[in-house]
Amino acid sequence: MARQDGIAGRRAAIALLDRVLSDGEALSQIAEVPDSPLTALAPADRATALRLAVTVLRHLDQADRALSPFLRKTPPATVLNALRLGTVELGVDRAAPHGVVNSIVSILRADPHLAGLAGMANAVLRRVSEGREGFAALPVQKMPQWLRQPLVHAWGRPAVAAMEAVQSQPAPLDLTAKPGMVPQIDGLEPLPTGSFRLASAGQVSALPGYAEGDWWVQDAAAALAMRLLDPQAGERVLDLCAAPGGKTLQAAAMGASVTALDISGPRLRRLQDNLARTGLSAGVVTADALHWTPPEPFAAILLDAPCSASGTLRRHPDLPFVKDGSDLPALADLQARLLDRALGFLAPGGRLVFCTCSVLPAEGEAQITAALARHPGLRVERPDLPGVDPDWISPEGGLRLRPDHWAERGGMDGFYIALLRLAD
Ligand SMILES: C[S@@+](CC[C@H](N)C(=O)[O-])C[C@H]1O[C@@H](n2cnc3c(N)ncnc32)[C@H](O)[C@@H]1O
Repeated sequence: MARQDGIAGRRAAIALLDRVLSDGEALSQIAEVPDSPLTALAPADRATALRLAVTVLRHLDQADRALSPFLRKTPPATVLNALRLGTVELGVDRAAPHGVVNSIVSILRADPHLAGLAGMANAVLRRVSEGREGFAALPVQKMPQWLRQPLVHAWGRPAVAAMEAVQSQPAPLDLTAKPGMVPQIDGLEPLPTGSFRLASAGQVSALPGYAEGDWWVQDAAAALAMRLLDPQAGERVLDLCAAPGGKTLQAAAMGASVTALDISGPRLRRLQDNLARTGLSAGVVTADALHWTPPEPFAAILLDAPCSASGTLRRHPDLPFVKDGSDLPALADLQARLLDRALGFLAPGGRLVFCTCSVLPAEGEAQITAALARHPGLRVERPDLPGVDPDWISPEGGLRLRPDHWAERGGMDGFYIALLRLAD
């Protein structure tokens, strides 16, 4: 489809917001279905639509606060989402008011069901535009109660507020490079833990070294899991729940002989693509880890268990709107069963890293405490990694990483990582 002065991207962004906020669909799901609002968009419009939708979701609460003085009653969902988009473009992106207001009004006018409200939208957005200097002073969006409450209980209100402040900003782009390689990218910051950070990304595939497979995208927190397992050259390593493969690539680049297992065929195809791009190799197994048995035990296993992904809200601000926490008990149960199963694949004296991209203790600290009680002889080894603040180590010996760690340089994903050792 040809570009039409920002209309196509904005129209698709409004449709994405409708699907997330009214239908409860995650953006990652919508992007993959054939009837997606992104289908048939030019790549630049697609990127614009996603960026705008994500920005609105990060600031939805502020947008509603800014709009409410000018709305006598709540308009239909699509019109409200169009107004939210306009408001966030005016208040956060600081976009030119004329272009924003005209685009939103044109989009509404072009829809026979909504055209009658285009005049109202015009008037409201002009009022919002006049007061846009006040947008930055509105309170930062809070996490939903089902998530906020256990976090306040675990880390306290100031820490949760600090996490929310980081989550209100776009996440930086973190890279993991092959050992000994320093990507030659302008503005790249080497991080104390060995990852590299770019404050803002642009088109990742256009960055130097991408095509050559010198590095891959992986949050600095996520990169610590395989560093903690510390695979040795030639060592057999099992990467359980491996796709799309950030940690498999790390182990393979360190020279390990990796078996990457995941239940999802489509996600493993992405892992295969990542191996191909980086010129690395691994054995790939499509299987349910709960029903698979290795041909022989492993001395080193990494288990990146499925979880709430509540540590990744700054990258996936749609999650609070499509989840309600009702799947947490089932996830915690699956994590415990996967951990027990994985421990059964270990050779005596072997080591296992358990990790989740969650900020909830139920998916981290509590899992390890319970596993230690279930498995006499199992112990936790305290992490000793470059760049890791000793304050990040929790009482049971795991690494608790939170979005507000490194807040001054853009934060990190929430993660929990523990290194377990089986008795000889
Ligand atoms: C957090 S993601 C893994 C991310 C990956 N380790 C990486 O670094 O790119 C969790 C993965 O667990 C997989 N999974 C869920 N249940 C599984 C099971 N029973 N057996 C194997 N894999 C499973 C999912 O398909 C998903 O790819």
